[in-house]
Amino acid sequence: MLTVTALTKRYGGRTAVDDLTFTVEPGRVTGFLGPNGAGKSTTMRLLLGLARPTSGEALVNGREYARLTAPAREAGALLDPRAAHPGRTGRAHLLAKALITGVPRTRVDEVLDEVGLTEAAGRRVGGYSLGMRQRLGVADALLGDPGTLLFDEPVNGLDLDGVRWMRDLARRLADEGRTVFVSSHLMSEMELVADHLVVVGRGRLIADASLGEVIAAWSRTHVLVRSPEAGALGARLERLGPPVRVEDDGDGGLRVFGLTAEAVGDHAHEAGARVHALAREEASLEQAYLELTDETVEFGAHGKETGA
Ligand SMILES: Nc1ncnc2c1ncn2[C@@H]1O[C@H](COP(=O)(O)OP(=O)(O)OP(=O)(O)O)[C@@H](O)[C@H]1O
Repeated sequence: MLTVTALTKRYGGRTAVDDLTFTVEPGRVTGFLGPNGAGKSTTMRLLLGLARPTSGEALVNGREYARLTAPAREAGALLDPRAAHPGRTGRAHLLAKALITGVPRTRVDEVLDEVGLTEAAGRRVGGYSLGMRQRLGVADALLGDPGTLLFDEPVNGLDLDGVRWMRDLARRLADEGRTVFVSSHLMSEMELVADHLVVVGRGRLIADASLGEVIAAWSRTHVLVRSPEAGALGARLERLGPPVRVEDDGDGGLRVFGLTAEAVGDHAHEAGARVHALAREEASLEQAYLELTDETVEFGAHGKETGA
């Protein structure tokens, strides 16, 4: 279990994490979603005692990571796939970690097998592909058989098989009753793996809810209707109130949220509005997420353009 309370981290004048509060519960996969630079890695580093909070708390099982008596048995993490020394073999890396953390050597072969690296274990990490390094990072995280796992962007650079493997692993670990906290900047990825979502932008909390709740709240699926009497129709639909919502599409059409196409057609009929087009338009959750986090994106392709 992870508990983050009023957590803030500043680097000079830059606020990487801004008054974050949430908990990560056992028995489910919690996705930590936010655009690049939103503060996900920093939050994970604070939870693991790799950085100190400016204020607030980041606790593992109710205690600071550094104060845990057997930290490797309580929390394991995959933060940076390049963390293992390139000159060491995969097995040597894990044996050294086992020695330092007091984990029995027999665990090394178990976790190598679990991540599918048994055959490559005798090769130097420098010759590993990114996918193999990710697997080694996962083996490292699992070494102490911890109840809590933190994976920072675990599918970055993985091929399709690797992505699927990582999803299945996260699911299995959660089904075993562990706390699984997985970060990603991709809503599409989180949709496939997470039960619960903690969404951040510019270090601040945007949402902390089940995947279903986030989908319901963010859904941009709507009915598009075109009518020469759009004004009268729009006014009638707006009077219905929430959850019905009406937007002008800027092109003479109305986007109607919260009604079926049939219902919009019936309202048009009753309003005496001629209908020239009526269609249900599906919009992806990824699109909603990008729009929602648009103002909070620090870098990247989705920032608002300036100038002509
Ligand atoms: N050690 C540091 N010194 C200075 N600034 C930092 C440091 N670590 C992170 N930051 C800044 O804090 C902000 C949040 O970064 P962080 O890496 O936590 O975001 P993120 O959501 O994990 O994004 P990414 O996926 O790109 O790593 C960024 O503006 C980053 O530049």
